[in-house]
Amino acid sequence: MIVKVINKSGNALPAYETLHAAGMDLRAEVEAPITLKPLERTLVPTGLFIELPEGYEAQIRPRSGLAYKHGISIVNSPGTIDADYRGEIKVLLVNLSAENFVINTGERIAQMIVARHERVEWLEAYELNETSRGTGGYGHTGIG
Ligand SMILES: O=c1ccn([C@H]2C[C@H](O)[C@@H](COP(=O)(O)OP(=O)(O)OP(=O)(O)O)O2)c(=O)[nH]1
Ligand SMILES: [Mg+2]
Repeated sequence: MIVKVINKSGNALPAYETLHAAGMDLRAEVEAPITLKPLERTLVPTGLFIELPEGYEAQIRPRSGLAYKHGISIVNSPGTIDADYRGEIKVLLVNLSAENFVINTGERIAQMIVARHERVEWLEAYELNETSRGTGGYGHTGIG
């Protein structure tokens, strides 16, 4: 699919790093390096503005390498970019490690997955159909 994008960053457009990658890596667009202390969070600009078609969303997800090696994750993971959003895409990083983490401009800090989604109309009811699960949840099937 083709998606309109305005790139105000000094970086190349996000790209799929491998042939069948689901996500495109997003790069930080910051004037000066940001130091993220342990348990600190910060909103990292990307310099990107997009126009998704109706019925699509973009999800902003962590990169597993940064998560594993440096404890870097996303507070609101997966972040949601709505099709009608015209602002700058930003990434809400958090440092879950015990050490400072430095974010430099141009670094790949997260990945973006574009996905279709349904739009629901409610059918208000008094009862729902029966299932074997019923109201069971939160581990009611046990472990192992
Ligand atoms: O990681 C994110 C999450 C959101 N957004 C932008 C796009 C999204 O369409 C908008 C609103 O996001 P969301 O609905 O998650 O936030 P909210 O707290 O519900 O704000 P709003 O009341 O503006 O919807 O902010 C980002 O740039 N990055
Ligand atoms: Mg919202």
